[in-house]
Amino acid sequence: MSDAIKHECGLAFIRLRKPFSYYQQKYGTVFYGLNKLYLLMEKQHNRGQDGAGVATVKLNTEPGVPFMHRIRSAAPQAIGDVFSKIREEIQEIEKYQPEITKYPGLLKGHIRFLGENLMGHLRYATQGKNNVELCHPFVRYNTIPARNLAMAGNFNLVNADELFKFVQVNPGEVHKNSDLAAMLETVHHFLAKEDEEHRNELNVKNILQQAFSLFDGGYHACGLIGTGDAFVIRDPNGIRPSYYYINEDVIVAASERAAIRTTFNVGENEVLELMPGNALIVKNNGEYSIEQILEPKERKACSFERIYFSRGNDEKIYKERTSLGRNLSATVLKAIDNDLRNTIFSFIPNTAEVAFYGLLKGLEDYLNKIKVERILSWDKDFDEEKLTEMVNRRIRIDKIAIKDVKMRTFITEDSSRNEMVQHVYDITYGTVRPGIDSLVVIDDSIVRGTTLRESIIKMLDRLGPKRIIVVSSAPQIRYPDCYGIDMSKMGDFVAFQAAIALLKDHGKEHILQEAYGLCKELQRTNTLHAQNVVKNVYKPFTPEQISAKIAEILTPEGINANVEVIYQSIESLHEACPNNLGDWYFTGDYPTPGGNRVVNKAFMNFMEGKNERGY
Ligand SMILES: NC(=O)CC[C@H](N)C(=O)O
Repeated sequence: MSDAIKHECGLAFIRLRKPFSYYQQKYGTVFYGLNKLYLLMEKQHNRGQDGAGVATVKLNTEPGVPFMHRIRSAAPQAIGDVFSKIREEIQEIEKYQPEITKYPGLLKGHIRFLGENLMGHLRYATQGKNNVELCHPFVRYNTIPARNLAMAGNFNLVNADELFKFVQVNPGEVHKNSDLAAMLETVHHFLAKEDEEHRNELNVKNILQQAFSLFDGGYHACGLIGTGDAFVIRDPNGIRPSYYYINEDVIVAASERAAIRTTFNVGENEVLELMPGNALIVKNNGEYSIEQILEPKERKACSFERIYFSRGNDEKIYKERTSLGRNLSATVLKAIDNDLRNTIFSFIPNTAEVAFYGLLKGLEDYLNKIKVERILSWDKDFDEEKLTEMVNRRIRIDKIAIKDVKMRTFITEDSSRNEMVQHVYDITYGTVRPGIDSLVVIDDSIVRGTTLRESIIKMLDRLGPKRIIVVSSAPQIRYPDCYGIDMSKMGDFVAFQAAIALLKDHGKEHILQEAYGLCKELQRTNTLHAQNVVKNVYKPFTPEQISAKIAEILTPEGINANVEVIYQSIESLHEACPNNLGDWYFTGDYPTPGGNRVVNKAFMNFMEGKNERGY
């Protein structure tokens, strides 16, 4: 990934089903749950770089004893920071009472985070700032246990304002731009109502049905209630990923299957997917059920999870990323006129690496086919040398681009900035034959293209290739996301910039004004959700025309190589990732009504010169 595309949030939930003494005996530690939570979070470290947080709830505490605790950090190593604070607390107690670890019951009374229900979160903001106040979990404390609620999630809601109005809560300055605050308040609203009506008999399903039917967005959320009940829930389109695993000791949920597999050392099929619209509800007595909360809608699981966000060590994701690369091989071969002798293949570190292996496999298949054809065509007319030469033909691969550490802090004056920015990447010298070789580099997606233009392409050009072909394993990103990825400004998309440039070239700029006028009209009649007006901006052009313009935009001044860009087609994306057909950022087809509103709003912001998110 060359662009700093914003990462997703990650969620982790663990419910200990046995008393602490059990874990002490079986696993040799009373901190089994906290250790596993730490691992489950670290194994999802690829998600959420803004901060981390943990909340725990203790079961069966005496009245008056605090049972819900929360800790958060926005430090650079946030997970480590959170857990080192928890560890310090434990060490402090051990210092004065070295024997205490032998008495799990006592420990539970002394250590705040030693709860049976544990929730962890990694945040990358899609709303509000990225400060610690907005890190998850959020908590609502109350003297009545049933009205204590902690929540966290990987999600984005586009109707937070309406939710605040609905529950009649004034969120205040810190929370007014927080969809988590809106989510928490709404769930709390129905929780309090339920507590009023059915004290001691909380019906969690009922609460979730009332609250979540009001949410417009994509979500994978988790809640811990003061009674010891807990839930994990997924949106009806299955936009955000959600997995769970249950054995006799624990109930676990997380954003990624591989994280659960590694943390608990279990097989692929032991970890299950929480289906769209469903919730995993765990009662305070340890019983659990999977409940359908909302009617599932058309499955639109986010394809970006497969292309980029989730870790590639998941067995299915690895295969899918390989297919994404392989699917591109035919187009790439065509672009280089099958001239494998004079082409070097490489990838942008680090996430495009798996797609690169797939591309390579596709190229090898082609090369092997050619070898067989040639050898057969010789009939018997060959000697060892001729055959050896043929068999030894290979795809030329090299590690060309190297990612350097961030060096922004050092850069001060504007004049040297550009010079310095290009050094975000480095290159391997002596790989390319100047003026002879073409260079093909695969990246997983291109959002703004700034890093490609400012750094990578400039650097690659120093090697003297004839052509630089950038291959994107994702299709053109044309529209904002509003379900958990922080990418919601039209002007940020190089594909959108290309469409505008093409409109200018073709004297069709009036289309922009017309689209803006239409948005204004829809806004006036309160129907911004009815259609995606931005599709009109792309409509006059083929994807190839847009790609060619993007290549032009990505070409920095003063370089010698000819730059081209090849994108995955939407059809081959779907073929490679058949279970994740959510593709609104590529197609503009949003699965929820709020989507069209967001894209139209983002477009109006662009036209009005406002640099703000579209939701
Ligand atoms: N990436 C996410 O899931 C973000 C969660 C939530 N919308 C926030 O900004 O805190």
